[in-house]
Parts: sequence; C-alpha cells; structure tokens
Amino acid sequence: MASAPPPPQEAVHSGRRLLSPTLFFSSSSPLRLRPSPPPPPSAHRRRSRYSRLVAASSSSSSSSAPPPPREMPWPHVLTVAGSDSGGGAGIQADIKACAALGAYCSSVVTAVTAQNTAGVQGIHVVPEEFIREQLNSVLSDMSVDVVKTGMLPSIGVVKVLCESLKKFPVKALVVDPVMVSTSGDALSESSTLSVYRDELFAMADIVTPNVKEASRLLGNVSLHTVSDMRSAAESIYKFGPKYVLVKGGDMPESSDAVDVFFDGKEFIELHGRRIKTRNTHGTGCTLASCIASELAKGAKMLHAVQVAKNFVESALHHSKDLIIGNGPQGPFDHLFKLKSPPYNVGSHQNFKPDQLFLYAVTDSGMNKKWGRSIKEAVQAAIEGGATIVQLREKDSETREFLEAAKACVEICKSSGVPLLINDRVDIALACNADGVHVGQSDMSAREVRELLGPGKIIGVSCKTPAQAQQAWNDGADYIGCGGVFPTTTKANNPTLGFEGLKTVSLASKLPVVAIGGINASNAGSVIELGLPNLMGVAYALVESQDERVDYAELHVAAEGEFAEAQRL
Ligand SMILES: Cc1ncc(COP(=O)(O)OP(=O)(O)O)c(N)n1
Ligand SMILES: Cc1ncsc1CCOP(=O)(O)O
Ligand SMILES: [Mg+2]
Repeated sequence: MASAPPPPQEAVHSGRRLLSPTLFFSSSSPLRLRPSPPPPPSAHRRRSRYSRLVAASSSSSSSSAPPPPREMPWPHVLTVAGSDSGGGAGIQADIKACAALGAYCSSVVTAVTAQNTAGVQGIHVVPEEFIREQLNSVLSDMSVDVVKTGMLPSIGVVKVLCESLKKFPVKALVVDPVMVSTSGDALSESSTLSVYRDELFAMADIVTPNVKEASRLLGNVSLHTVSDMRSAAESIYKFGPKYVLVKGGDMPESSDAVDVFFDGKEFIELHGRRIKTRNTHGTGCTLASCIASELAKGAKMLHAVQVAKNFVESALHHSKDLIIGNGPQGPFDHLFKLKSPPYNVGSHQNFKPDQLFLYAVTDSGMNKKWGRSIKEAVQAAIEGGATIVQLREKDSETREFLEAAKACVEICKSSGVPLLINDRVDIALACNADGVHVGQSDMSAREVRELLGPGKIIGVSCKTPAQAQQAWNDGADYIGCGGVFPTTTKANNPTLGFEGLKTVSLASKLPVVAIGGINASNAGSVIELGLPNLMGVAYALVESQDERVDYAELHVAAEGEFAEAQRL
C-alpha cells in the first residue's frame, strides 16, 4: 500500500501560521501563498493613523481611563533594489544607511547578485510577479514615507514599480539609476533606459546618476567637466523629476568631489573632500538612501542632499583603512558612529569590581592648598597604588575642568586605571572618560546609561538598601556607600558608621566601595569588616602634600587587611 501523502507544510506556533521555508523559494515561478489583502488607499491609511492619535489624546482628557499607548511614527524608507552578497552595496547598504540616519528601512528585493570586492559574478533576477507581491505586502500594510530605488533589472520591473507607486502613493521617490556597477558589470538591461526616462523619472522627486549613468541616460554623451555635468543635469531634468543630482565622485579630472544639484532653475555645486581609499563600494546606494532617510524625516531636498553627502564623506574617512576582501573595491562602515563615544562598546576595559579596591577621589580644595594641578594629583595617586580615579571638581569652570579631564584620561589610560567623572556626564562624554559617578540628587543611573552607552562604568552613591536596589535596577555598575566616618570634604553628609555600611552592603546586588573619612589609620578597620560586596575604600581627604605617600600608606593598610579578611 502506498504511504499516505505528507501533511501540508505548515506549522502552528503561538497561534500564528508558520509557512515551511521550503515554500518560499522557487527560481522561476514564485508561489502565491495567499491572496494579498485588499490595499486601502494610502491617503486613507495615513488619515486613520493620525486620527487614532488625535482620538487617543482627546479620549484621555474626557475620561479617567488610562490613555491607550501612543503611536510613535518612525520615518520609513522602502528600498526597491538588488541584494549584494558582499554586503557593501544594494539592499544591504541601503538598510545600514537608513539605520545610521535613524530611519526604518523595509526592502523589496529585485535581484540577488553574487558579488564581492572583485566584481559581480552572477545575477538572479526575482520574477516580476514576486516583486509586485513584495511591493503589495509592504505598501498595503506599512506607512512608507519614501521609496528609494536601486537595481531595477528589466523594463518589466520598472513598470511593476510604477504601477505600485500609483496604487500606493508615497511622500517622495528617490531614483538612483543604477545601471552598471563600479566594477563595470551591467545591472540593468539597456532596454530599461527608455522606461526609466519615460515613466519612472516623471514620478521621481530626485534622480541621482553618477557621471557614467548620466552619460548613458543621455545617449552616451561625453561628460568631462563640471560644466558638462550641469548640461547633463538640465537634460535629465527635462524627463520630469523635481530635482537632479549629477554626482562627480568618479570624474577623473576633479581633485575634490563635486556634485551638481539642479532644481529646474538654479545649479548648485556641492563640493566635498575626496577621500583616498579603495573602500568606495556602495557609495551611490548609500547617498540615495541617506537622501531618502532625510526626506522621510521631513527635510527639504537640498538639505537632505547635503546631509547625505556629509555622511558618505565621514563614513569613507572613518573606513579608509578597512580591509575587507581582496578585490579592488571594498565596502565601508556605515555604522562608524557606533565606534565613537558614547557607543564604543568594548573598546575600553570592561569594569572589574576589584578595580574599586583603592578608589582615589580628587579634591580641588586640596589641590589648591598644595599648589598642584589635578593632573599631578592623579599621577601621584596612581603611583601610590590607586586602582580607580574619580575627578570630583565642584568649583572648576567647565572648560578648565574639561582640559584637566582630558589630561587625566591620558594618564589613566597609560596606567590601565579607569577614570570616572563626578556628576558631569557632559565632561565624561567630551573627554571620553571611562564612566561617571552620580549621587541621589544627580541624573539617575538609567539616564546616564542612556547617554553613555553600555560600555561605560556608572557608580551611584547609596545610603539605604532601597537606593542600592534602585541603582541595580537602573543599570549601575557599583555603589559608593558612606560617609562611613565623619568627613570634612562633603558638607551635610550624614555619617552611616559601620552599621549603615553593613546594612547597605548586605542588601546590595552591586559591588560596594566605602567612602567618607577613610584614611590610612582606619582603612584596615573597614576592610576588616569582611562585608559581602565591599570591594574597596574611597579616599579623598589628603592631609599631606604628597599623595604618593598617602595612597601608598593606605594601600598597604587596606591590602593587609583585605588579605586578612579573605583569609578568615
Ligand atoms: C565613590 C563615591 N561615592 C559617593 C560619592 C558621593 O557622590 P554624591 O552623593 O553625588 O556627592 P558628590 O560627590 O557629588 O558631592 C562619590 N563622589 N564617590
Ligand atoms: C564624595 C563623598 N561622599 C561621601 S564623603 C565624600 C568625599 C570623600 O570623602 P573623604 O574626603 O572623607 O575621604
Ligand atoms: Mg553628585
């Protein structure tokens, strides 16, 4: 007997229908999985989205029921382009560019290319009907602000796109007429030229050809000078877009990168730095996606173009020495900003609780008294054995404080000692310090984390178990607890004593450093308490002129007791 046919390839998971992945791929005839939902007209979609917002706010004022969650509109770009397996151009570049500029990016894939830094090895065009299906799926459901086009491989694909755009109008259309890759490989049939010119350009807000593409669009005219670029922009404008940007990045004669922007009346030359790098693969896609992102955010066209140009220039600059692939044209890093403070996750040493062991806190009063600079005080503390430093400068002017902080960052970095800034998140950001220490009347650790990012150290002063719990909830790395003894360095600071320190340390989920009136003669007694989570002592009151001696003495006292406490 023949075995029963296999069940349909569907799975049910959490109440949602999951389609077997095998159903998704078909090289020639895409399966229609289910009919697309009838698309509501775009204007209606937009009205309903905003009317819900209005309804939400008016209902909240007239009833005592909690208001429904408010929608947060996100600038949305849909890219209609080809996939680049090498990740430098096409859809992949578009998504990264939009993300870098803060726009959401959905994608309709027109072709899958086998591509790397040497060139394009193969192209697999997605069937037109399936491109239509993707367009329907996105445009019928999501409020797309701007459509950006890249590789449109055939007349049929351009026509499908034009039909979809008529059915689902969007705020703006950015057309990057990608025809030939920089490696010289054709990405679009030459027959598409006419439909680009006659249909798509008329719907476009901006068309962004490079010099080679402009030449092709105009019947292979030769373009060598900026004046030729102006003429080309004027001719392309006649096909119907509202603006034209002819990009001169690949003009051999120009020493700087000049682009010509034309709005139908005026030519504007946009000059940029030409960055010497092999990593220029995907600059065209990126520029167009950045323009689209800015338009989606509501920018005017010239401003959007300027922002896009600046972004590409910065990205090329930051990526000029990257090595990805062995071919002549490499990709660049769209997300280079993630490597700068405050997002440089992992580029600094990660916080280790035992770094709290001997915690030096600067005191401007003391520095003035002994006629030394903050930098000298920090240097001396490190030489005396300090394992972490906090700049606590309550009466410095901002500029003066920042200069001192920058100098201290260098000293601390070369000694492998983390440098924290007391209270001033702005100073910490500006000097790229390792973190910040805040108190109960300062910005909360949660807010500081938002500003500094995940890679920085955040400490919070806590006098109660509830505050210690809150610091943990807020994502702090350690707590400071005190004053353990009476202090002269901080006015109106209640003394907690050993009992208070013990209560907080026992309750804390974070490592603790004790502070307040600690010196070489009493540090041992604090460590001796052997409290769980107590990792060290903080010390600012410098009675002698030489912090090296002070810290060294403290170090010996604390270390001896620490070893003793651990032994017990
Ligand atoms: C390690 C450490 N613990 C506590 C404090 C005190 O911080 P805060 O309560 O914000 O008071 P000020 O230092 O800002 O006067 C600290 N600085 N360091
Ligand atoms: C910031 C801070 N919080 C409690 S005491 C203090 C200052 C440092 O204390 P001391 O000078 O007593 O070591
Ligand atoms: Mg403070």
